[in-house]
Amino acid sequence: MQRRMSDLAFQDYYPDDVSHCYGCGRLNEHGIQLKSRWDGEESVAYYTPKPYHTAVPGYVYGGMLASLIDCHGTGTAAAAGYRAEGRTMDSQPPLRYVTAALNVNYLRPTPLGDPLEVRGRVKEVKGRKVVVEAWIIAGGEVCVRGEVVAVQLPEAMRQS
Ligand SMILES: CCCCCCCC/C=C\CCCCCCCC(=O)SCCNC(=O)CCNC(=O)[C@H](O)C(C)(C)COP(=O)(O)OP(=O)(O)OC[C@H]1O[C@@H](n2cnc3c(N)ncnc32)[C@H](O)[C@@H]1OP(=O)(O)O
Repeated sequence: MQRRMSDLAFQDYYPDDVSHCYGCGRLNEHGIQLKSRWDGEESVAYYTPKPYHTAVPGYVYGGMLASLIDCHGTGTAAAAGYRAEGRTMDSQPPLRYVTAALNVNYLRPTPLGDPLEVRGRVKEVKGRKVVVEAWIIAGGEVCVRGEVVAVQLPEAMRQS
């Protein structure tokens, strides 16, 4: 069955040659393959860490949580960049964002085994920069809060 465009996640619009990111690349078979979408004014993604994403038994490794904040943040930044220009993510010219800064605060241990809800909200879109706040919810509690500064690659560094 053919998928409707509206079913696509932000990361599904990344072209093949930039779809190998460990966090969000749909072509990285060892990666998270995070899928972020708008949910009203917020964005949302879901991921259930594997048993080996362990910090101490029963709790999720902080680096994995940082990856979720990172890739949900950069995906949301890309979507926000297109939205600010009033166009769809498959339109030209492409906007390619990378992480310039990543801040992560671990508020309480994140239980391993529960599906995690990763949410984001755009704080600022200014020139080539987008600032996204993001947080992770497990079992109804916010366990992690973070912020991503995503910057659009200068033209000279773009691959596609
Ligand atoms: C790794 C290479 C990628 C190759 C190309 C791939 C295409 C990707 C496309 C789609 C695929 C999706 C992939 C998602 C990626 C997932 C997340 C990652 O793991 S990314 C890897 C980790 N990140 C890096 O390796 C960035 C390394 N850093 C840089 O390349 C540069 O520093 C860069 C492009 C981020 C900024 O360099 P400037 O020379 O363009 O920066 P200036 O023009 O000075 O700043 C522009 C604005 O950004 C702010 N800014 C820059 N750096 C900042 C920082 N560290 N903190 C806060 N703000 C910062 C500045 O203050 C300025 O803002 P004001 O206009 O003044 O408001």
